[in-house]
Amino acid sequence: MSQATEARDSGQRDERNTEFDLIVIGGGSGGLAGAFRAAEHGARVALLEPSLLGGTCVNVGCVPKKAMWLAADIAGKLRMAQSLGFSIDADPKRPCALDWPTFIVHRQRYIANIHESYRRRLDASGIAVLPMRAQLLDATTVECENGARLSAPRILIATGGRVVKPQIPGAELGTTSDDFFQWCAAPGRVAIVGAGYIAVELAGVLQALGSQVELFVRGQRLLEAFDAELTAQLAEDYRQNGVRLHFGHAVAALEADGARVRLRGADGSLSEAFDQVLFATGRRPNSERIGLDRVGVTLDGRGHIVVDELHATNVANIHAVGDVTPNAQLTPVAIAAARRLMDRVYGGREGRLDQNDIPTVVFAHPPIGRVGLTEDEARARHGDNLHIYRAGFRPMLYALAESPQRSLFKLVCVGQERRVVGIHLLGEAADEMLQGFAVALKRGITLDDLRDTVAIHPTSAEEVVLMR
Ligand SMILES: Cc1cc2nc3c(=O)[nH]c(=O)nc-3n(C[C@H](O)[C@H](O)[C@H](O)COP(=O)(O)OP(=O)(O)OC[C@H]3O[C@@H](n4cnc5c(N)ncnc54)[C@H](O)[C@@H]3O)c2cc1C
Ligand SMILES: NC(=O)c1ccc[n+]([C@@H]2O[C@H](COP(=O)([O-])OP(=O)(O)OC[C@H]3O[C@@H](n4cnc5c(N)ncnc54)[C@H](O)[C@@H]3O)[C@@H](O)[C@H]2O)c1
Repeated sequence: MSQATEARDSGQRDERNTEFDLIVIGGGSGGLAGAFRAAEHGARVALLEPSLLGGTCVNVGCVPKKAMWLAADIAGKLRMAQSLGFSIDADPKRPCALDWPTFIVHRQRYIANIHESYRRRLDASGIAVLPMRAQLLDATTVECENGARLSAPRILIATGGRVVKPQIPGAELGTTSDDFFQWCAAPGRVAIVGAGYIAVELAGVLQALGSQVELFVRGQRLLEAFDAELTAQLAEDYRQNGVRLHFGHAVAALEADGARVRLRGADGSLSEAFDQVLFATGRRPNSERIGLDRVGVTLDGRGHIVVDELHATNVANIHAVGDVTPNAQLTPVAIAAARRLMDRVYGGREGRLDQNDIPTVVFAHPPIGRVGLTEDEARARHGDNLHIYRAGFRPMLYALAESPQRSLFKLVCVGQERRVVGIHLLGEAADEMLQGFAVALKRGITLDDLRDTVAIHPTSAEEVVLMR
């Protein structure tokens, strides 16, 4: 019986041992997934995490964000319910207002349960958890913050990334998504800088929960990585929901105005005053101060650890997964990469993560999702040999409530056989719909396969199989 099996069977963590089969640096989505999978295969694992288990996703990312999105969704549905004749007991001056502190207690209790469940699983797996930062001394030795040294023939780096503010004068007056998760009330007026996932998600949430939101976008559109037709419709939805959009607006500085903040544009313009300015301008990999230079691990120009398709770095037996690499910054990508890596290394299984056709959803209001190629990407790859199908419609609940919000679905098909190479969904329930269609796209379906599938009526999803 291996020591890992013994430790696992006795249900004890084995922190006194300093020799392991695998050292995992970082206890977020990728690190935890890698540690658990390696332990399942019988490896002796040490995991170093100086902060909260679960990393970005659980603590300042997907999970608290989705909780806030659900709150915003409920607020929107309550408003619709009122317009449909439901009477809702609420302060008539602030109908459907959310008491944030109450909601946050629920949100944080949910997160505490996740921590607890990780803790139990780590104990049961016999994984040694060290609550501290680590850095590499050489390719097989890690030094912990307290000076202790651990060694293992294999190391997984999963240190993720962190939010950064633009380097402009007054940037310290602005906040980030990390700060957003500390807020206990919706600010009156909020300016959000950026047009990516976080900007669009938090703009939708805050507007629905009572803030007046203005989005300052450097370029000319939202969500550059998503289909342009759908993002134009999403911009229209945001305008209808009351969000003010400023395209082509580069922010050059922030300036204090009493307790409020104004944005100075690159063209010299000065905005109105906001209670909060939130930067959602991207994240940077945590690749500094972990000894990578000492060991000779190669980084790319943006500081990401360069890995091959098997998640190996240029240094033998040092691997990296998740946001610290240049791969898509998504939790399921970090998890899938870590699991496949450990299955290969300790389970003797072949397999690598296919980075193509990764489905992704932005939890906007309404949500928008993509899998496969956008129309522009497909045109660049396949020329004019494309067939585009669209369905624009008002979902039943919105039509009943006479809400203007519409859905727009789009299929991108290639060649005579009309192979489906892109599925793009914007609208109510798009987030829950996309996963199943992503399986179909990955299996190489054609338009006829969709049309041969009997619809489920009345749903929004049926529009995907009824497209003409
Ligand atoms: C606001 C927001 C919303 C998001 N929403 C979604 C979503 O809805 N869906 C989705 O798929 N993705 C979402 N993401 C992205 C997702 O959170 C990340 O892709 C994912 O968390 C990456 O996992 P990771 O393991 O690479 O890094 P992380 O989860 O960031 O974990 C890295 C861990 O390493 C630790 N660490 C750093 N340095 C050291 C060191 N020297 N020693 C030891 N430990 C160290 C950190 O403390 C951290 O816990 C969101 C991100 C943000 C910011
Ligand atoms: N639903 C999800 O799956 C989800 C949600 C949130 C975040 N994430 C992940 O986290 C990553 C980080 O999210 P993000 O929104 O911070 O990054 P992002 O890369 O999606 O968007 C960054 C935005 O900031 C803009 N920008 C950059 N520098 C700027 C500047 N100086 N001034 C003005 N605008 C500037 C960019 O043009 C872009 O619109 C995402 O790429 C995504 O992979 C995923």
